[in-house]
Amino acid sequence: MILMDNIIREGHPTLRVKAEEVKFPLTEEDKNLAADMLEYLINSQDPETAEKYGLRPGIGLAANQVNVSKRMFALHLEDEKGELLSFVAINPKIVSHSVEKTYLTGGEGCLSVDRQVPGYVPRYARITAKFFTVDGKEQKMRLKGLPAIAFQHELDHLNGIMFYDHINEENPFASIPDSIPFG
Ligand SMILES: O=CN(O)C[C@@H](CC1CCCC1)C(=O)N1NCCC[C@H]1C(=O)Nc1ccccn1
Ligand code: NI
Repeated sequence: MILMDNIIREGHPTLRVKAEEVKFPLTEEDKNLAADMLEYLINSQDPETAEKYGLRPGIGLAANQVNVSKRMFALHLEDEKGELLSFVAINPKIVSHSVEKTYLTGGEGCLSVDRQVPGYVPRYARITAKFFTVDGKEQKMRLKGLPAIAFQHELDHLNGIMFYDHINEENPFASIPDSIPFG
């Protein structure tokens, strides 16, 4: 199982490397990694398990956060309708997006960042995402709200981008043009 010790922290070079496309069919190793990443999120959201293993709760996890520079990430969260979204995205892409932006009013955090970095992180409010599942099926998904924000946070990781790269340096809480706040 993935523990906090397996999650690399800012300063580790792998967080700034653009991850490589995953080849199909996935190796057993890649399949196990995908399952382990999703399992981390589920474990981290269970208070007992999180407490027992000292896990920081997460709704998303990218492979490069466990020092594997491959284009895959896991998401495990509920959307605003309370629908569970739980999957591993392989070779994910944003194929289109809204002009409107959104941002978490409380700012963002990251399991690879052991400090608070205040400020609004502009994200596209709505995206159309494409990715492959572990068994090679192509998925196309329209996302908005927290799922859209999380998808973009994870895709950034695969491109070596950290959430604070998007925060306005002069004024971290500057209003974001054409945006709808979330949360
Ligand atoms: O790359 C992946 N990571 O770094 C884990 C991050 C990913 C999320 C950050 C913003 C969007 C995706 C993560 O899940 N967190 N970051 C650290 C604090 C806890 C947790 C979190 O934000 N939880 C949350 C947020 C909103 C609603 C409910 N829960
Ligand atoms: Ni992160």
